[in-house]
Amino acid sequence: MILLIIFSLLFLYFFDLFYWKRRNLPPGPLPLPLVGNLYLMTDDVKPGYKMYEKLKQQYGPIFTFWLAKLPMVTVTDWKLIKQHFIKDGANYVGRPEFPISIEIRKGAFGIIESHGDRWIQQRRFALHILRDFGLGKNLMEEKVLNEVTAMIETIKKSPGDVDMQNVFDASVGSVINNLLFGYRYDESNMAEFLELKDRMNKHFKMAAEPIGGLVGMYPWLGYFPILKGFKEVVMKNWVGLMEMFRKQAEEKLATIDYDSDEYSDYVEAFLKERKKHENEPGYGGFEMEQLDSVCFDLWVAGMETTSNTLYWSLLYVLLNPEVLKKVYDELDQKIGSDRIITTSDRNNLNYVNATINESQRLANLLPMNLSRTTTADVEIAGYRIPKDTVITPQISSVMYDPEIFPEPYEFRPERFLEEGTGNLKKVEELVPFSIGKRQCLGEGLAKMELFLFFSNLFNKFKIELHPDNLEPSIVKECGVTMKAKNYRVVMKERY
Ligand code: HEM
Repeated sequence: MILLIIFSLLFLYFFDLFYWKRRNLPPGPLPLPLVGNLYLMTDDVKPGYKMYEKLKQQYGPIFTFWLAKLPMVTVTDWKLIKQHFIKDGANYVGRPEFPISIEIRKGAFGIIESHGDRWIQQRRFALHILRDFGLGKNLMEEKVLNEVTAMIETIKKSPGDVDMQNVFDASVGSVINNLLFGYRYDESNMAEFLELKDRMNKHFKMAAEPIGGLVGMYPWLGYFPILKGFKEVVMKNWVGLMEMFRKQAEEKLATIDYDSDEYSDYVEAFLKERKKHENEPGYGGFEMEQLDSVCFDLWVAGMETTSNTLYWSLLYVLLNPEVLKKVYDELDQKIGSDRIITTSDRNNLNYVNATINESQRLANLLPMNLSRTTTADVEIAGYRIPKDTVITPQISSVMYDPEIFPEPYEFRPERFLEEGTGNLKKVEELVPFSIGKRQCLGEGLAKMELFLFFSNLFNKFKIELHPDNLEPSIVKECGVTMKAKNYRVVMKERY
């Protein structure tokens, strides 16, 4: 009798594992109990591009990857992504809730991980504020150019041996901090910046590990001895970041002038909006918890992504002397002096723009894009996918697709130039900011920063690799976004 019960239970267990829970999903590798497909993320396929390439070859352009107990439908083919996530975008705007995020954020707060009405309200508000900074007052460009000038001065102090990762980090960090809290980083508060950066780096590194995925899905694993330490580090860094942001917001709250509608930074704008909703339940969506999470989202998403892209772009150009020469030739012809380059020069510098585009493509910063959930029943490539299924448009597979970008691992800015005219070509498959309604909210700011930092850096300085590292590595260091390994450069003023 006991044997019969055991066999029946085993039968039911394997029936569920092999068939029942996968029956309506696109095919994919066998999910193991507890870990799902995380066992596939071995060192040889990290940071993830190769794993998706293998799975695409094995199962086709749409397959299911199990993040622990969570099935994630993964779409790797550009035509499918365009047809569904862009043309039918309203059905792909949800986000999955990860238990650890909910625990730390105290709910589905913020923008990156919020969904439904909160996401609509908060994304709209953020875009409105960022647009206001960018358009009316042109505050955005002014703030970025201040940092460009500061970057140039920093380099001039010790041009013989520069680690540009640190310089870019502090510059880009200052831009986002200034937009959020109204102040930049200099010698007087560099310790604060370094603490934020250190917490963010540790957080990103751990979040990208398979074990991070596991603890993210099952926070209770943190009660077990080995994983306890891991969860504590994740909590310490993430919560620590949010606490630092809350402190800033509370300082602002103490001095805010509600009599004026003017605001000069994001937090001030948020707090003034909060005041307008003070008699509504939960401040009409403008709770302090929401502010903590938005600060976290904008600071973290706005900092590392842009800074790492700049560091990659410098590396790729230095490793390709013919590109370096063309960048300098264009700057000499079109600018021809050491004046500061502004966004009004953008349409004149086709080669520079093409080089930035190619850097974004090759850096391919997010091997695993953020996941969405379907907000209605949909059908993709013959698969009927129910509402609330987790689904990911895998942009990294598109940008390394050899059918679209032949020899995808080669650095060729010419891909983005029209033959003959040399004009900048619009290539719709260049999607580093993703696509559809949840496309990156900071795209405008990021593009402005990439252009202004890159063009002014090369215009001001003749840049070479430091003699101690003439062959720097292009191997990517894994995190949520890909980092280049450290290399140093030598700068000489060109004028
Ligand atoms: C080179 C720089 C950047 C890259 C490559 C990048 C890339 C991305 C990607 C791939 C997504 C995921 C979109 C999706 O769900 O499919 C995203 C989302 C997001 N990014 Fe960026 N990003 C960059 C800079 C920025 C900046 C500067 C900010 C802030 C000012 C920012 C804020 C956000 C936010 C808030 C989201 C979530 C949007 C939503 O869920 O509605 N990003 N970004």
